[in-house]
Amino acid sequence: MSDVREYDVVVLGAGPVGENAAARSVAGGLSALLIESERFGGECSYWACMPSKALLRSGHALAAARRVGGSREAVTGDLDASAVLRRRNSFTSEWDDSAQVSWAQNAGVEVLRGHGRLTGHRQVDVDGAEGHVRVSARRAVVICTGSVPRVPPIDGLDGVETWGSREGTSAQHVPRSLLVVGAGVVGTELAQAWARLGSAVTLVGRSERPLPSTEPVAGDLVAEGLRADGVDLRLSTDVTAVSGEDGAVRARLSDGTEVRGDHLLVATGRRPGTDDVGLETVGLSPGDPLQVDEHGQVRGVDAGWLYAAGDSTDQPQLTHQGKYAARVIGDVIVARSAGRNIVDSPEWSRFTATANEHAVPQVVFTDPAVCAVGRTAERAEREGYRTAVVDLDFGVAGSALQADDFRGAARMVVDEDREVLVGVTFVGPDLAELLHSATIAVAGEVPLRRLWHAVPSFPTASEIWLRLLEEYGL
Ligand SMILES: Cc1cc2nc3c(=O)[nH]c(=O)nc-3n(C[C@H](O)[C@H](O)[C@H](O)COP(=O)(O)OP(=O)(O)OC[C@H]3O[C@@H](n4cnc5c(N)ncnc54)[C@H](O)[C@@H]3O)c2cc1C
Ligand SMILES: NC(=O)c1ccc[n+]([C@@H]2O[C@H](COP(=O)([O-])OP(=O)(O)OC[C@H]3O[C@@H](n4cnc5c(N)ncnc54)[C@H](O)[C@@H]3O)[C@@H](O)[C@H]2O)c1
Repeated sequence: MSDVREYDVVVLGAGPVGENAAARSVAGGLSALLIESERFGGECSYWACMPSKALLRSGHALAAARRVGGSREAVTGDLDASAVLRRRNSFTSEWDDSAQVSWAQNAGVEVLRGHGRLTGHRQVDVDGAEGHVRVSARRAVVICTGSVPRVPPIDGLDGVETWGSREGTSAQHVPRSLLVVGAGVVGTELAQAWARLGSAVTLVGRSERPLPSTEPVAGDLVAEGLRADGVDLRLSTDVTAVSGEDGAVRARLSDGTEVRGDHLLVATGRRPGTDDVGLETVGLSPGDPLQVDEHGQVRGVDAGWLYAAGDSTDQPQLTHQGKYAARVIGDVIVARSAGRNIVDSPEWSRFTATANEHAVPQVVFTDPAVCAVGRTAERAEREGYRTAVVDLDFGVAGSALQADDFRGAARMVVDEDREVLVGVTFVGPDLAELLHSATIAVAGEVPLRRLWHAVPSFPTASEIWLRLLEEYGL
């Protein structure tokens, strides 16, 4: 058909993950089309990572100054909320994606605005700015359509206006009070951000402590940090019903109490954005996460042409891990186009996303920050590793200099059979940049006896490495 546009690679969704899949394919000499239905840059740039971190950063900087004698005395005021919101707005480029479009074009990627749907093997239809466009992929289609908030089945939720993470990251005023449901990553980060900006925040979590998928000490210290900021933390309880009341929202909890807020922020997880991308035309079920193999190929379709990465898949919902998987996919498509067989590529080859299994790092940007990579002790044990767990309070010369009364914790999980690390967690203020040392140790499977020779500089927070290894017995 003459009006079908042909490219080597067609990518659906121009979030951080889709951008990487397209750019990596082009860098390998292929042509690529990147299709986006909303904003180039995706959720991360406008309603997730960037604005949430911008909302948190000023409060953390102020808290850091207050933790150090000498600078503490110089801090006489509170956060300037409107300046924080203005700074946040600049980090989202005022929700204008033109710079992101230019970036893609400068990288040699063709762009198309519209909603894309698979219509069969290597075929995509796009409805958008240019009307109805039919596209065909010579080599591969890559689905990077991200995720959407999960709406919990709470009585009355349909009848009240709610905030999701979009409203929670882009609001242009500080709500007088905010009720947050869900004490996972979004819930804890945004509860603290808005509390530090002056809102009276109530956070409801069904688990015993916030951040239930992290090491228990992390949840305990974050709970302490949130309470110190005035957050009313309601744990081990569920919201059973909500109703509107004078422009605010009232919620009934399963422990029999009631809470209210001017706004209700629902932060109970995200599900893959695969409802309307034509999965049924290739024999897959709409709405399900795309199951991918280690090369990023979608399972359940003929091998070799359909790939997926990022939040739309069964892989970690993190920008950096999605981008990593997308780079692997780009390399796989390029190699296959050149006739290379990548199927037998071993773990840790450039054609396998092995880190998504063994070495996923994440910083939860609360104060204290939770910085973790790899497996928790509980997961390592569940998966059959013979483990040794080393726990320490975070007290070293470097951290004492960083903040008076520095409070934090460290845990390392050792695979005793190989004497390598399979998980590390650091909890404490301003520790985010320390995490990459642990990520290198876990991804590199560095033997502990060799790690011993990586001597931390004195006096830095990195000295915790020495203490952990000593405690292990080295
Ligand atoms: C509040 C919040 C804070 C977060 N903070 C962090 C953080 O600090 N660090 C971190 O690593 N992760 C963070 N995350 C997670 C991170 O945002 C996601 O993991 C990341 O955005 C996933 O990237 P993606 O490209 O897969 O999806 P997205 O960023 O969601 O992009 C998908 C894109 O696809 C488009 N699209 C969807 N369907 C179609 C279609 N049919 N046709 C064309 N286009 C389509 C969408 O419009 C969207 O632009 C946060 C998430 C939230 C909600
Ligand atoms: N800094 C970061 O890396 C960062 C920041 C924000 C989000 N993210 C990612 O985005 C994704 C989505 O984050 P999220 O916080 O929405 O999901 P999440 O899965 O981290 O947390 C959701 C929480 O809501 C709870 N929950 C579910 N239903 C509930 C209900 N009915 N009532 C009360 N609680 C309920 C769950 O127990 C869970 O603790 C995550 O994968 C997260 O890793 C990452």
